[in-house]
Amino acid sequence: MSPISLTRHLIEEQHAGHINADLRLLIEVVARACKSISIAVGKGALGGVLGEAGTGNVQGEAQKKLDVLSNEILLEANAWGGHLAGLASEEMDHSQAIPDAARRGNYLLLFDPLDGSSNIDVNVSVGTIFSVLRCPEGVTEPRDEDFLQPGTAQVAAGYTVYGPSTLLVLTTGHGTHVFTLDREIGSFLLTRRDVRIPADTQEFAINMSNQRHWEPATQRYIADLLAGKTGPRGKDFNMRWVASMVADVHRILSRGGIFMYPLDAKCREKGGRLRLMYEANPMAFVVEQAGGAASTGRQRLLEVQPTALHQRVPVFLGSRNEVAAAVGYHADG
Ligand SMILES: O=P(O)(O)OC[C@H]1O[C@](O)(COP(=O)(O)O)[C@@H](O)[C@@H]1O
Ligand SMILES: [Mg+2]
Ligand SMILES: [Mg+2]
Repeated sequence: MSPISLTRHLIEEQHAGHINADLRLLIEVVARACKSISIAVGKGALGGVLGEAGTGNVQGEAQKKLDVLSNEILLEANAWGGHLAGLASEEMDHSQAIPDAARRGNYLLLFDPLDGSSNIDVNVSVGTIFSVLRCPEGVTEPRDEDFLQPGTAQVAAGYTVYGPSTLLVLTTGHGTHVFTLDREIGSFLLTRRDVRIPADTQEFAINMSNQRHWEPATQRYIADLLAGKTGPRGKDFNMRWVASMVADVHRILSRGGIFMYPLDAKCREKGGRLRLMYEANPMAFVVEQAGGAASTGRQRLLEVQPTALHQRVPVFLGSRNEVAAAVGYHADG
């Protein structure tokens, strides 16, 4: 049997009543833009795309050339698609309404055009993260506040990984599915349907260099993991940290694990390290749809009511029993 393309999968989702034609076409546009980003990333030094852009984004972070280029590719592809009312990006201070009012659709798109920027220049996997919301009823020209919907309101979300192969991971609220880019024919093909994350794990992902800055609850939890077989958890744990959320989450989707970016003294004032609207929420949706869990340590991530477009949150996600264990340490402290 020939492999199922993303296009065919989306048509099946439409026939099943999971998505409408507009959302199907919107996802196709995002996937097409990601193919272009994948090509740009793949050229590396030969494409002249490595290194600093010499600019900064609203979060005060230095932008890489590929951050800027990926943002432009996604903007350009989506501005004229006809399915969106507006879009917002990690790399833009404010959201943008689609310029031509006649071409505005009913959805809002948020994205992290290139996640894991610090890894670009060392040839380690990076990716794109995206989240789709409905434009609130009656809003014709969406502004930042129209994007401030909790993660439970997402109608689709996903990410790509530009690694040894280019993958697209997608959910529309009916399971999480993985597509691999066939570079020769230029199509994403379904390679794993309905991924399930194992409920238990012996692998965790955290930036250990922040240890001294963590809250006491995080210190206790990680100390218990490190204590291994003879400690309170009664088993040995392995550790991995790619420092590209897309790659770390994809490993967890593939073989289980817990990914954490908790509050620490360095990011406490900002509310956390990772961004709620275009990093944490889409990943939480993907992970929940694969049977995993996602929390801030105190609350289900998808239920956080956003108050700002670039809001940050603490993140604990992955194998559901391990996330529950981590939350157990944080819930009352
Ligand atoms: O550099 P640190 O502290 O390890 O943080 C790594 C985290 O930062 C991020 O790179 C942030 O994403 P951006 O590259 O999109 O800013 C995540 O992908 C990753 O999990
Ligand atoms: Mg990111
Ligand atoms: Mg980014």
